[in-house]
Amino acid sequence: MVTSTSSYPHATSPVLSRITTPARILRATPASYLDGPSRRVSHPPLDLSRTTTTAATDDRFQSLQEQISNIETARAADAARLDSELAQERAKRSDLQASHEALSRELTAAKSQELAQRKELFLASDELSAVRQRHEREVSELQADLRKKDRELRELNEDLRMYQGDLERERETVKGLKATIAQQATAQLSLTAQITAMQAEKTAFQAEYDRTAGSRADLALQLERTLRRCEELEREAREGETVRRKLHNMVQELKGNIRVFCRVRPVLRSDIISNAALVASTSLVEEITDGTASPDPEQEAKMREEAMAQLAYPDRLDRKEIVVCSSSESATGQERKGEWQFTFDKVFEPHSTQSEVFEEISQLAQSCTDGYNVCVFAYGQTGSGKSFTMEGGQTEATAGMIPRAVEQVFRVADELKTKGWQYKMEGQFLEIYNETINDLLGKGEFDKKKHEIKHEAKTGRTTVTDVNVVPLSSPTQVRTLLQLAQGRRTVAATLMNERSSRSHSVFTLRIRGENALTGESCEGSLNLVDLAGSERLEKSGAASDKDRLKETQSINKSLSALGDVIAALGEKGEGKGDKHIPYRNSKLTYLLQNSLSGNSKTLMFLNLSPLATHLNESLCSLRFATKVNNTSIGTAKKQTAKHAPS
Ligand SMILES: Nc1ncnc2c1ncn2[C@@H]1O[C@H](COP(=O)(O)OP(=O)(O)OP(=O)(O)O)[C@@H](O)[C@H]1O
Repeated sequence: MVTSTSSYPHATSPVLSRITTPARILRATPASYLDGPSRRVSHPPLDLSRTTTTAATDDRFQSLQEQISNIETARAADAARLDSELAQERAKRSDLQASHEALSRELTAAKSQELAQRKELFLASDELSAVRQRHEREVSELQADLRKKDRELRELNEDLRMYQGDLERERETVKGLKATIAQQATAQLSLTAQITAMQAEKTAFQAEYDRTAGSRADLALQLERTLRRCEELEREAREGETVRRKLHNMVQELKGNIRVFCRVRPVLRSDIISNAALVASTSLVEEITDGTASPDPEQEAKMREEAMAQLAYPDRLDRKEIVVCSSSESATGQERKGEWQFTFDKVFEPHSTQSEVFEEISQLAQSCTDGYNVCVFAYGQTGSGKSFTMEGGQTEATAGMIPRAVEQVFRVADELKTKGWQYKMEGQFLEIYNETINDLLGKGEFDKKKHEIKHEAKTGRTTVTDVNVVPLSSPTQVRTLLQLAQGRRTVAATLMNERSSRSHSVFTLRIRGENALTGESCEGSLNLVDLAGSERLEKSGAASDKDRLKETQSINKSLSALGDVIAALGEKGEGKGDKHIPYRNSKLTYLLQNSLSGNSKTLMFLNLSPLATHLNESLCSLRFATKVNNTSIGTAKKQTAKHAPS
C-alpha cells in the first residue's frame, strides 16, 4: 500500500536538499553582488584607487561563474539521478497499486464469502431456536401431563382412603343394625302383646261410641240451627247499620241548624310563664325562662291555678254545657261575681284528645261521600287552638280534623267499592288574606294571580278561577299537600301568639261518586276552614302597626260578615220571606256560600283559651257561637242524580 508520505519523496529527500543549497547561495550572492555596484553607482566618489578594486571584483566574478557552472553540472547530474530514482519510485508505486487492487479484490471476495457464511449461520440459528422451542413445548406438555397424573393419583389415593373409611363405618353400622334387629325382635314380641290388648280395648270403645253417636247427631243439628241464627243476626245487624245511617242523616237533616262544638285547649307551660310574668315576681319568671330555675310541682300548680280562667263543665253526662265564672273588685272595693252558662252541641274539655273530637264529627265528614256539602270551620281568638284542632300536630295522635276527615272519606270510599261505588276526589287549598285569595297549592313563592269565585247555579258547585285543583289519590298525598300549604301560609307575629295565622285557610275536598250497579251518582264537598284570630283590635296590639292594622280590620270585616250571613240565614229559616243573604260582603262568606246555605251541613268549632287574661275575648266568642248555634238555616239536601246503570 502507498502512503501519502511516500507519494512525495522529494520534499524530505537528501537529493533535493543538495539542490536547494546552491540555489540559495545563487539567489543571495547575485543580489549582494548587484546591491554592491548599484550603491556604488549612485554614491561613490570617482577616484584612481577604484581601478584596482574592479579587477579583483572581476576575478571574483569569474570564480563565482565557475562555481555556478559547477553547481549547474552537479545539478544536472542530480536531476538525472533523481529522474531515475523517480522512475523507480513510480514503478514501485504502480506495483504497490497493483498489489493493492489485488488485495482489494481478495477483500471483497472474502467479505461476500463472510456474508454468505453469516446468512447460513442465521438460518442455522433460526432452525436451532425453532427446534429448541419445539423441545421446550414438548417438555412442558410432558410436565403438565405428569402433574395431572400426580393429581389423579392423589385423588385416587384419597378416594381409596374414603372408601376404606366408608367400609369401616358400614361394617360398624351392620354390626349395630344386627344388634338393633335383635332388640326389635324382642320389642315386637311385647308390641304384639300390647296390640292384642288395645284391640280388645277398641272393641269396648266402639261399643261405647255406637251408643253416643245418636246424641252427637242431635248436637250437630243444634249447631247448624245456631249457625243459621248467627247468620240471620249478622244480616240484621248489617241492615240495622244501613237504617242507623239513614236515621242518623235524617236526624242531622231534621236538626237543620248550624251545630257548634266548643273546645277549650289545655293550659300550656308558656301560658303559665307569661301569666306569672304579669302577676308574680319577674326574677323567678326570668330564671324559669332562661332555664336556671324550675318551679317545684306545688309552685307550678299554684301558677297554673292563677293563670286559668274559672271554667266549669257541669253536664257530665251529655257534655253540652260550659260555665264561665269571674270575680273582680268594683271601684268601691266590693267583690263582683259573674257567672255565664252556655250550651252547645258538644263541649270538649281541655283533656279531650283529637280522636275523641273527631269521633263526633266523623259521621259529618262521611256525609260528603253520600253527596252532601259539608263545612267545618274553627272560630276563636288567636292562640285558642284553631290550627291545632283543624290541622293538628305531626304525630298520629295529634293529627287534626283535616287529615282525619280526609282519611275517613278515603276509607269510606274504599268500603263502598264493594257496593258498586267508584269515587273521584280532588282538592284545593286557599287562603284569604286581606280580602285577597291566595292559592296555597300554587307553584311560586307567592301567588300573584287574581282569583274569582264562581257559583254554578245548576250544580251548586263553587269554583275559583286559576287555582290548582289537585286530583287526590291517597291520604298520604293529602298530608304532603297540607304540609306544602302550611309552609306558604301567611304567618305574622302578633302579641297574642308568636306564630299567629293572620289569614283564613279553606281546604276543599270535592268528591264525585258513580254507582255502575244502581245507576246512581252523587257529588259532595268537604270544606275545612281555619279562620284567622277573632280578637278585637286593641288586644292584638295591631293598632300601632299599619300592616297589622289592615290585617286585623280585614279579619274582623270577614268574621262580622260571617256573623251577618248566619244571622240572615237564621231569619230566612224562621220563614221571614225572601231575606237577602249578604254573602258578597266578604270573600270568605262568598266562597263558602254553598256550604253555608240550607243545602249543606255546617259545624263550627268554637276554640277557647283557658286563660283568665283571655276571659273577655272568650265571653265574646261564646256569645257569637251561641247566636250561631241558635240559627236554623234549613235542611241539608243530598246532591244525587239517577242515570242508567252502565
Ligand atoms: N288541644 C290542645 N292540646 C294541646 N295543645 C294545644 C291544643 N290546642 C292548642 N294547643 C297549642 O296551643 C298553641 C296555640 O294553638 P293554635 O296555634 O292552634 O292556635 P290558633 O287559634 O290556631 O292560633 P292562630 O289564630 O294564631 O292560628 C299551639 O302551641 C298549640 O299546639
